[in-house]
Amino acid sequence: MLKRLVGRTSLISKFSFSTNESTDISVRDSIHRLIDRASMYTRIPGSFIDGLKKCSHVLELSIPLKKDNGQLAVFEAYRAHHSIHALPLKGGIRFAPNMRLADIEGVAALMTLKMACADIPYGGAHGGISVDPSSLSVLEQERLARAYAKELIKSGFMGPSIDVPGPDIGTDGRTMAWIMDEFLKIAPDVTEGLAAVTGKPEAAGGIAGRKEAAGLGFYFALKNFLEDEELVEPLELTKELKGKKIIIQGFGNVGYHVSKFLSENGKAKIIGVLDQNGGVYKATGLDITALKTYYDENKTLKGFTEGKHFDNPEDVLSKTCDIFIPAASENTITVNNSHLLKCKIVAEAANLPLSIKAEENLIKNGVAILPDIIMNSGGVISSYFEYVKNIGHISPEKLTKRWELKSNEKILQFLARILGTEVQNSDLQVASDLEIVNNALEDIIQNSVKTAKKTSKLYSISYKDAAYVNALNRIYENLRYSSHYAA
Ligand SMILES: NC(=O)C1=CN([C@@H]2O[C@H](COP(=O)(O)OP(=O)(O)OC[C@H]3O[C@@H](n4cnc5c(N)ncnc54)[C@H](OP(=O)(O)O)[C@@H]3O)[C@@H](O)[C@H]2O)C=CC1
Ligand SMILES: O=C(O)CCC(=O)C(=O)O
Repeated sequence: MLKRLVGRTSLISKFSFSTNESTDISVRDSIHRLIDRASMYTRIPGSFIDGLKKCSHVLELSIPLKKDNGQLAVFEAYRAHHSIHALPLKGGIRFAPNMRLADIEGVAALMTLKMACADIPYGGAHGGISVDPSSLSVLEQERLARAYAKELIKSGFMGPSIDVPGPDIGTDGRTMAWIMDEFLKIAPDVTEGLAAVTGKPEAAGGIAGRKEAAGLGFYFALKNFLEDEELVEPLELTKELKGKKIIIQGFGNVGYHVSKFLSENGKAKIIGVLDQNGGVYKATGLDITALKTYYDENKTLKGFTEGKHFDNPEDVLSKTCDIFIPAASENTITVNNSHLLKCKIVAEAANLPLSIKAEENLIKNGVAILPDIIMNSGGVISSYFEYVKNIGHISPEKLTKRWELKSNEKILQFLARILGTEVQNSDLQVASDLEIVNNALEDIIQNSVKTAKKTSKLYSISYKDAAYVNALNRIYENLRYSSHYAA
């Protein structure tokens, strides 16, 4: 059921901001502040910057759902298309209570910036259903996801060349598979139908590594940032991840995979993990695999005996660590709790987890901030690879495997002839889909960090402002030649 469809063409922003932080900060307001701050280091015309603060289209829906007990429930749902400078649009679908349009529009804008920063040629979108998924049965969740997808498709808000959603808070590969199936039912003649959604399980056309990509990308980004002497020396930190004491807020898809890669690959110590109802702490480092098994079974951190549990999350939030990683949701760190953090770096795994005032306070206290639009970009980068795979109907490995094997065999035979040795078939290896995807992910992230460091040094600005400057410049370069925005 369509409630409201807003087409916005005006490039004039009526936006202004106050200096005091309200208790009701919207993500849209925060992103406007961040765009304004960064735009001072660009030559982009003000009218263009104002235009970038607007979403091009916003869809508001009321979706009726017949519950398993036969009763009717109605849910508010949304999809915001931020910038159509590059199509398709891309961004998460969320199932979370109390969704607000101002936040959704803000995250859609953030997605535009995130993809520009990673040089992914898409515009940003975001949306979802205002619902606590744990209050629904699996069948109810499926019916709701399908009904939402149907409305998006009917309204021209979804499709491989329009808007390609992916997973976010409260949704996962299964949700994405339902949504794709709904698309294929409604539009069976669209050849690229599999590319209507990303984040699907591999069996439903997804790509290897998507589920863990935000975590792996975060690990690559953190490793690369820590190599910067100008970051670590003033903080009296070493460059290695090994042994770094880390506290993580949120233990969902992103929080878990960040913890896993930092502890397994980086040998960092995850000393604290918190959710909404408390936290666990162990000074020598938590066993993340054991914690994940416990959390999946019990849906709570409480009762995990290999660490001390605190009923108040702030008791863990306020422990001393090297790096604090918010990986839960927007605005989880505000002026109300930022003073509790005792860390040297805040590395943002969630989207916009810091309110503007909280960020300012932390910076004043000498804390370095590593920006979400780089740190968590691994998820959407991997979605981009999945999209490309689906459009081409072939995985990267399948196309080149035989050719690579043969050329490697020839090189080995040549070397063996020179060295007078035998070629063993076991010496021959070619890259798997997972290796291709993960290496490409590392390359893109490495480049985002490198360019952020360069811009940060050039203007003596924070990494966050630098990442925004790079993103804004890329969007401007792209958009200035478009007929909509020619300046
Ligand atoms: N999924 C993806 O591919 C990507 C997600 N992101 C962003 O990362 C963040 C996390 O997303 P994701 O992991 O997918 O979401 P999930 O729904 O998988 O997990 C969110 C987790 O955060 C917990 N949580 C919620 N609020 C708080 C709080 N105030 N304090 C502590 N913990 C809390 C939740 O606990 P509970 O279940 O008890 O509420 C849950 O464990 C979001 O900002 C999202 O937009 C960014 C890039 C990619
Ligand atoms: O893969 C996608 O399209 C969504 C990723 C996402 O939710 C995010 O980057 O915040």
